[in-house]
Amino acid sequence: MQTVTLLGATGSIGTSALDVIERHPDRYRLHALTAHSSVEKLLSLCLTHQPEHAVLGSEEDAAQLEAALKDHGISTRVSWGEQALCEVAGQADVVIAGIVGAAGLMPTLAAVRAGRRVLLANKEALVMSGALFMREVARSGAVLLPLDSEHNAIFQCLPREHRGGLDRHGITQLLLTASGGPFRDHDREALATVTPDQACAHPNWSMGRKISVDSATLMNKGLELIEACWLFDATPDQIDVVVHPQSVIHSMAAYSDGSVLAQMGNPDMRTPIAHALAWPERIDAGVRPLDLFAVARLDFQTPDLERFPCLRLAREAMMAGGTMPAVLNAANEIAVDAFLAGSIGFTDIPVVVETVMGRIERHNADELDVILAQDRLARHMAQDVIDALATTAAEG
Ligand SMILES: NC(=O)C1=CN([C@@H]2O[C@H](COP(=O)(O)OP(=O)(O)OC[C@H]3O[C@@H](n4cnc5c(N)ncnc54)[C@H](OP(=O)(O)O)[C@@H]3O)[C@@H](O)[C@H]2O)C=CC1
Ligand SMILES: CC(=O)[C@@H](O)[C@H](O)COP(=O)(O)O
Ligand SMILES: [Mn+2]
Repeated sequence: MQTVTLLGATGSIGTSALDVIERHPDRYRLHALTAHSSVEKLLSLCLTHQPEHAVLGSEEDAAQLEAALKDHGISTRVSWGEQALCEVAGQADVVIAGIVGAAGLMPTLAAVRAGRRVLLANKEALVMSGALFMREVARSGAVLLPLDSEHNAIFQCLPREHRGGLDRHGITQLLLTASGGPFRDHDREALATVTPDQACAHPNWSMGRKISVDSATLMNKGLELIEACWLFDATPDQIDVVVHPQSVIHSMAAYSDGSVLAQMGNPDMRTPIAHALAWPERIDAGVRPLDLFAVARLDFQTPDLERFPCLRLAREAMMAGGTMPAVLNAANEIAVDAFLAGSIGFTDIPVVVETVMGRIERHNADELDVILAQDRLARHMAQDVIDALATTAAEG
């Protein structure tokens, strides 16, 4: 029996993870469930799963949850804040990192530092702190398994021992598939007027709003390119992005003998979650088998970096190295929030990110304090750019 801390239990990853965990009560017991402010949702999950701990973002919300649990006679202990997240992340055998954005960095790192089996969905944590994060994995002996569908697919296509550079294992290229998002065929003019709800209507996956917008701008693929570099010891030029609208091939690895290995399946996050939970064993994920006759065809296209500059910006950030990926990520988080709030347009997102990247110097990213300081600076600068865009729009 393994204990599991589920960070971000109320989100899309959290929901899929609970679905898989519920299917295997003989293998997994929930140690902790966490959320930010979804008190009612977390209450309902605690009533069903009765974890030992529940964590929320604020003292008030934690007090509300504690009182409600007491009324129901449930003994789950409730705490709040980043320190509490780090504590529950350090305590379980398995930690599912399903918090969205930079807020996931410290708890995910806490799990890594405690040497846990860490199932990583929170790509922003790795993008921000890649070198430091991977150093901590090596030092602590944590078992880091990718949940992101593309990285989980690549992991499945690689030899079990794959560290030390792709060349050493006869791997010539990693092929990261991208759906192209809901606006794959939109021209520039149409992109300028799309709404947040349209951006969040992903053609193949049901996900949280932030990652859905990232998929629509192709920033998700940019973050994934950076994520793949760290996970698989790859350089940016060893990774190609292939637009594959059906999202049935989840990514591929090309070998020096001409073989290309692909992992395929229906687009359902329960597959990578079940894979990483049980690895190297296999367990039921509740996912229906892939019907190739229903899929009928597989298409492949080159990404258009003119209409979707975020992918170019992410590649540039990774090539620059140091704190630049953290700056890219922070500016993007602020820009996506502003787009979702209706303060800027969809095509302003890459403008904000590129402007901030152009204004901030690159630093070495060996220390957490430096990374966090650059993250804060990038967020302030991004807000300034957004305010300036709003002023220009109001004047014009
Ligand atoms: N959804 C998917 O299919 C995939 C997601 N990912 C990655 O997984 C991560 C989660 O994505 P997704 O599940 O879609 O996101 P959601 O928005 O659906 O869920 C986010 C979760 O994080 C919690 N959360 C939000 N802000 C904070 C904070 N400041 N502190 C602590 N917890 C917080 C939320 O709690 P609350 O409900 O209270 O706000 C919620 O539980 C992202 O990094 C994403 O890129 C990767 C591949 C696929
Ligand atoms: C499910 C998952 O891993 C997402 O990151 C998904 O890949 C998004 O799809 P695109 O970014 O390819 O549109
Ligand atoms: Mn993905």
